[in-house]
Amino acid sequence: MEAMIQLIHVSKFYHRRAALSDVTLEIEKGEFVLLMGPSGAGKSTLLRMLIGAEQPDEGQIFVQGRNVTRLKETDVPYLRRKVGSVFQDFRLLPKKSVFENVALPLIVQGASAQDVRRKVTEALRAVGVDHKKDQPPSSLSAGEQQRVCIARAIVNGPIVLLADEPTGNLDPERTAEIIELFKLINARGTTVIVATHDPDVMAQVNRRVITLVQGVMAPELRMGV
Ligand SMILES: Nc1ncnc2c1ncn2[C@@H]1O[C@H](COP(=O)(O)OP(=O)(O)OP(=O)(O)O)[C@@H](O)[C@H]1O
Repeated sequence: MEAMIQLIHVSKFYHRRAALSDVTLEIEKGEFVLLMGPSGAGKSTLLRMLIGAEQPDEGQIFVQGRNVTRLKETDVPYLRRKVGSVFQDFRLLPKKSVFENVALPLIVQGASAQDVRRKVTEALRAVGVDHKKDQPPSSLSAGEQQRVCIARAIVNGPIVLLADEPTGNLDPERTAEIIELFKLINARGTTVIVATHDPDVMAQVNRRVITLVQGVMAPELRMGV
């Protein structure tokens, strides 16, 4: 099996307090992993390291075999193309249309207008909101806005998709739909890591669970795949 993500003895301190303490883990290509644990356990810190938004104080991080532990600022865009991310609070630009929001990562990279049109249309179709492409995000429901965020995260064809409490603002029905969407994206080959406190998400995903408690990894629970 090929390791997609490797953390080797990773620690991160804020004001001398460990947010992550000596975490060693490996996630294989194509896995769907849940990152669980109470508030403050270090889940977001771990995910932020995987997109180069934070750097560990100790240890090493590899994504698809490449050492990303201390990336230069100029190398961060490379990592962001490989690792898409979705957050609880959407982070959509209110003055841009749905289409423009999803197009942004491609435009930043200098993609051609034709490529932008094709890839954005494909991503919006994959998440089922292409019929809302000309509307502002505020006119969409919370579940639809999260779909737009997922489209933005997959528009570059990432090898890994990270989601930090992606269903925190959604009701149980919408939560189930978003989890189904992650499963579909995973079935197409993308490695998916979802941080959540929600036991309903755990029941629905029924895959490998990595639990953090106060920055320390608990012994792993493997559920039926
Ligand atoms: N930028 C920061 N500055 C100082 N302390 C921080 C910072 N980011 C995180 N922490 C601390 O690190 C610890 C882990 O936080 P983190 O956000 O990773 O936890 P979490 O498991 O994602 O929690 P939640 O589920 O509430 O989002 C917490 O004690 C938090 O207060």
